[in-house]
Amino acid sequence: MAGVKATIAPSMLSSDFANLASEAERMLEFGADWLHMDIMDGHFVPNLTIGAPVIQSLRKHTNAYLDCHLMVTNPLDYIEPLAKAGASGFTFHVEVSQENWQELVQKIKAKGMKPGVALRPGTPIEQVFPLVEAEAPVELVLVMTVEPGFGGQKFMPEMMDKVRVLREKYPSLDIEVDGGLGPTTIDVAASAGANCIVAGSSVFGAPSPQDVISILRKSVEGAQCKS
Ligand SMILES: O=C(CO)[C@H](O)[C@H](O)COP(=O)(O)O
Ligand SMILES: [Fe+2]
Repeated sequence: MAGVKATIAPSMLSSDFANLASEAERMLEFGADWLHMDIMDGHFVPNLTIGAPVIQSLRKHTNAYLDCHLMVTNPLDYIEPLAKAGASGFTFHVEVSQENWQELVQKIKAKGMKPGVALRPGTPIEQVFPLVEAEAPVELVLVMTVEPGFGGQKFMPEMMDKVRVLREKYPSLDIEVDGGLGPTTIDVAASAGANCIVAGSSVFGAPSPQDVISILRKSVEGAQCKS
């Protein structure tokens, strides 16, 4: 697995949204690489969170990589506003992009953002293969390890089969895991081959978030040394 960087991305869904800028600053001081921003439309998932205006507000306070996870039915509508707002990564769901993923990837790249694709726990991993193997490919695959919509859910270890398959096929791909990651679940994800780790409640709910970030990073780096 040499060549893929361990990337720790606290999910700001678990932060105090009323103090988003200071929460972001705190996470970066604690060693976070990216800030994971969960954008939900109340339609693709039964929850409503933030959109481009909040990304734009946060961008005024930080240069950090903003890793946007689009849990929305119409991701195309979000490309222009999010690019203008200062998003860094744009990860859409494969379940809503069967017809237009090529257009999505091309537009995301044209706007200078990193294109990624996410999949729900019930979606077979084979559905993302064409997107990774395309002439203009996605550069990250986000494997959901809970049902999208809410933080604080239980990690689904059976999703690690998807991560193993991806890592075997694509040694240099960024493979992100999202949902229920923390000190007790990281080792299984890291040894399966995940290198981008999203963690919300385990980081924000810890007495020492920096210790959790450091445990996550060490696990990923340790797994890479063994592979
Ligand atoms: O995409 C998400 C939910 O749909 C979140 O990123 C995810 O759940 C992170 O929160 P936690 O680490 O608490 O599970
Ligand atoms: Fe997410």
